[in-house]
Amino acid sequence: MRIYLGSDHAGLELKNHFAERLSGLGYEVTDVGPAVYDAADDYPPFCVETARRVVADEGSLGIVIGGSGNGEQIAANKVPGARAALAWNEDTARLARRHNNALLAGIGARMHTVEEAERIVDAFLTAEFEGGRHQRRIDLLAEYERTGEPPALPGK
Ligand SMILES: O=C(CO)[C@H](O)[C@H](O)COP(=O)(O)O
Repeated sequence: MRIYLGSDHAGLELKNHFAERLSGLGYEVTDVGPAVYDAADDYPPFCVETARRVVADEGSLGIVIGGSGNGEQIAANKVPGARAALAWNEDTARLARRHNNALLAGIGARMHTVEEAERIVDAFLTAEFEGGRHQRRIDLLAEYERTGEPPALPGK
């Protein structure tokens, strides 16, 4: 499986850790950057580019890493077609794939030990989308993104 990784300065070290670890596990890893630490490296360029690569490469997944993972996930979600979820424990990581068919996980490097982050990322990468009613919900959002027409409220 192809994995794209991106971060800001706060996520750089953990991103580099995952580049090595996931390659070692047999994933085909593309590191979108940054390459070296610079406190001026903000998350939008790296996370948007990571999400663009994932959307353009069907079947791939992405991990965007910052201090909290919040801004990184928000940035990734600005890319049309991207679905990024903040994965803050193993359950939310797994559900991001099973229920949301998330293409990217946002991870907070300042929120976890390296071992915790590994378990979260492993849960994300190994879970599978369940389809069914979850696909219907994803389709509603995709249609909103495509047309600008908000999904109709159920007439109750
Ligand atoms: O998590 C983040 C965005 O959601 C950033 O990594 C965080 O805001 C960076 O903070 P600082 O500039 O103080 O290192």
